[in-house]
Amino acid sequence: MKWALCQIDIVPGDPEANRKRVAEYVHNVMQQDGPDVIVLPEMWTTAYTLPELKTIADMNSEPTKGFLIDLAKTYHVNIIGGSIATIKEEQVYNTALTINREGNVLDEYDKIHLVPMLDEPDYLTGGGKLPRVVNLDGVNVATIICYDLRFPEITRQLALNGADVLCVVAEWPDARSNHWQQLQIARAIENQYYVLSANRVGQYNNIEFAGRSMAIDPLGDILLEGDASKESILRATTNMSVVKQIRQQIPVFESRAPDVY
Ligand SMILES: NC(=O)CCC(=O)C(=O)O
Repeated sequence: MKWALCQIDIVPGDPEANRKRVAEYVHNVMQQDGPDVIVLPEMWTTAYTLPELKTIADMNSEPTKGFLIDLAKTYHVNIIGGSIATIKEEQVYNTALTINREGNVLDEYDKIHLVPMLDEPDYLTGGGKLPRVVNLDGVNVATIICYDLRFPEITRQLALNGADVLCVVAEWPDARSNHWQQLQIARAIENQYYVLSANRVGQYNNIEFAGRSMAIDPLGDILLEGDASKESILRATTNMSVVKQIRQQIPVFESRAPDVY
C-alpha cells in the first residue's frame, strides 16, 4: 500500500484558506504516482487558535467532513483527514476523520488525551472512545492524535484490536522532537506494526513545530523522515507480510501475560 504523508504548514484561524491549500496538495499528490492513502496533520483547518475555536471550528465536523468526502470520491483515494476542531453539543473536540475511497466515513475519533503544555484542557473536551481499527483496501489501520502517542495503553489496545498500521496525526513542538521520534520508534517495536505520521511544520504563538514526519517499520527501523522545517510529502510503502513475519519471529503477542499485569 502506498501512502502520502503530508507535512504541511497551517494558516492560523483560516479554515477556508487551509481547505484550499489541502485541495491543491491533494490534487498535486494525485498527479504524481497517486498513493492509496493520504494523511494530513492535526488541527489543520485552524491550527492551535484555541481562544477562537468557539467561533471558527466546524459544527459536527462540517464543512470539512463534506470537503474530505468530495476529495476522496473525486480522486478515488483513502484519506486520513488529520484532525479538525469541531463543535458537538456546544463542546469543542479535536477530531480525526478517516474516509475511504468511496467517500464513507469509517471513523470519527475525538482525541482522548488533551495536552496541558498547549492549554488544550482549557478549551477542548476529551473524547471517551478508542479510535476504530478500520480496513482500508485490506489493511487494518488505526489513527491517534499527537499527545496520545505518549500513552502505550491506547497503542497496545489498538494492536490487540487488530491494527497493522498506526497513523499519528500531529502538531508536535520542536522543543520535544526527541520524544516525538523515540516514542514512535518504541510504539512500532512494542506493537510490531508500521507507524506512519504527519506532523505540521511552521510556527504559531512562538511555538516552532517539529516536522520530521516519519514512516517506521514493525522492527522500529526508520524508512523515511521529513525535514524539520520544510513542507514536504513523504511517500511510504507498507507491506503486510512484513508485519506477519516479525510477529512470527518475535511472538510478543503470544508471550503476553495479561493475567499478571
Ligand atoms: N499537539 C499535541 O498533542 C502535542 C503533544 C506534545 O507537545 C507532547 O506530547 O509533548
